[in-house]
Amino acid sequence: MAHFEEVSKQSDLHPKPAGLVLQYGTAGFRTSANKLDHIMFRMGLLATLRSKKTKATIGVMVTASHNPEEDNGVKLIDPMGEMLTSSWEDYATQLANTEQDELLTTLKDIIKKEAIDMSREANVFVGKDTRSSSASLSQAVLDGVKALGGHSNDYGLVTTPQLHYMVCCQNTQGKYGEATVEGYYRKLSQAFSQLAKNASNRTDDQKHLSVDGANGIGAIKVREMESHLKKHMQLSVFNDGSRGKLNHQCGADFVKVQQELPTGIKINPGDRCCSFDGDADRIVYYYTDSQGDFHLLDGDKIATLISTFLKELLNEAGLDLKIAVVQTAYANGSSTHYLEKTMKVIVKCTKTGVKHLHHAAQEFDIGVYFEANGHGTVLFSDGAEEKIQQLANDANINDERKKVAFLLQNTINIINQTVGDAISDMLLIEAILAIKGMTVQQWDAIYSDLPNRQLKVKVSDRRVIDTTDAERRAVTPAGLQEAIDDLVKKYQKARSFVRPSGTEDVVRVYAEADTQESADTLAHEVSLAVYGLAGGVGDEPKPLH
Ligand SMILES: CC(=O)N[C@H]1[C@@H](OP(=O)(O)O)O[C@H](CO)[C@@H](O)[C@@H]1O
Ligand SMILES: [Mg+2]
Repeated sequence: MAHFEEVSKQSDLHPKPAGLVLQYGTAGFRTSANKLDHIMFRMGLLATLRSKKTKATIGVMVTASHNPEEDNGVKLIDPMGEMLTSSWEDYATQLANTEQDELLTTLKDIIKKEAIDMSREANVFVGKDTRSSSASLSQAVLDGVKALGGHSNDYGLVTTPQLHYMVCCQNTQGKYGEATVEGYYRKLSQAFSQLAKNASNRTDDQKHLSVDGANGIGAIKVREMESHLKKHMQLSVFNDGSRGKLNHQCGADFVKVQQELPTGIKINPGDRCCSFDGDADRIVYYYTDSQGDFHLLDGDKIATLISTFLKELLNEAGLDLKIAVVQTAYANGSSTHYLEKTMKVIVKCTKTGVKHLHHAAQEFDIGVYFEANGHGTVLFSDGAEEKIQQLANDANINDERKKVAFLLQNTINIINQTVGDAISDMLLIEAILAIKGMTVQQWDAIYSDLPNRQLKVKVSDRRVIDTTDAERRAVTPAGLQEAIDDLVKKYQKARSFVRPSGTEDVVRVYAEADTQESADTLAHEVSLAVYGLAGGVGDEPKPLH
């Protein structure tokens, strides 16, 4: 077929460096930008096949999220705006690693295995972040789509969640919204304005929020959105990309891991601030107190705020819907304790990686899922949305319940249910704080985090560590879990676990305990155990103090 000749011809313009092996991991492909041209072309091919197979529009986002500017990456988006199904991740890896002269064979294998009707139309939405390499890499994706005869729509600079949103809108024939960036702003800002009406007389100070845009796409997009929010919100955007480097000493990942303010932000004690990551699918909040101490409100605090709000609304509405919070092993022990014991909501723990949380959240009427690092959203089942809709349309209910139904409807509309979304999460959090008349300090005081520490250990092959129980226990290498158990016993309220990272060539160590010093010491001791038992390379881990 003519398309295969074209693929062959075009792929020579996007050659694979011989021997290079990459894997479609937790967040797609991610590595130095200069190794990715062939990957992008081939993901254009794969997205076209996936589109033919699903008879729907597929998304391809060029970004490396919170990684340094020099890196890049690519993630595929499935028809309902969710991440690429795991069975196709293997195809992505196969296509990425097949040598130049075998490309057509691999492609034809996939077509055969999936029984893809090549005469079908294909449609692919493409987006990119602000990295300097993203322009040529997204062109390579477009070249791949074109080579296989697919149609594409290049959305240019968008946040990752905006592209997920637009894919979902397109495939639901506009039921989820209009598949444009403007449509996204309109839907979210209308819902925000409606919710903000329920907040009593807020001062300009209360409406003010400082945003660290990580010098990335989120800064551009939040500025674009500002005019839609009119008088309801007052934003100061820092790290907007006009000077600093992407993710360098700023952004959600930096703030979460370092537990300190990003550079480039000017704030007063008590000011409410938030940081996005490099593709604006994560958000964390924070403030400093009058002593200058830094206070972080991470994904766990966000999940608690949102689930408290929703639970109260459900109670007031008299709706019997099952609400659950989904976390990972990185969730602070205090948050889990508070959610289970005080709020009495179901808490589920999954493996790291948003797709795991997303799937677990789909099993409830309302599933609130957040990774501690601030990536998360809320999912409403079709049944839950219908019940809320019915209540809102019920002519026989009193004004109070009607108002609550209306609040729930607008809460659904403000949320990007396809994926974690910094902008959408920010608007929801701002609306909740406004409606509840809550300051950031009051939100922070719902429960106190246990002091914690995250470290990385370099080993020669991180796959020697195998885990179980949602990554909370190590099965191999022999003796490691026993060593961790013995160390944990020495401290109060302590917990620690280790797992191989899915995005970096390191083993991650997490520890929490009653004091920062204990958490730091425990993390260091566990790092030494990993280094000793799992083939550590380079210098032995040094104590933090
Ligand atoms: C501890 C941590 O924050 N891990 C992150 C990180 O995964 P690792 O497998 O730990 O490298 O990147 C993932 C993708 O962005 C994100 O989902 C996850 O939460
Ligand atoms: Mg991200």
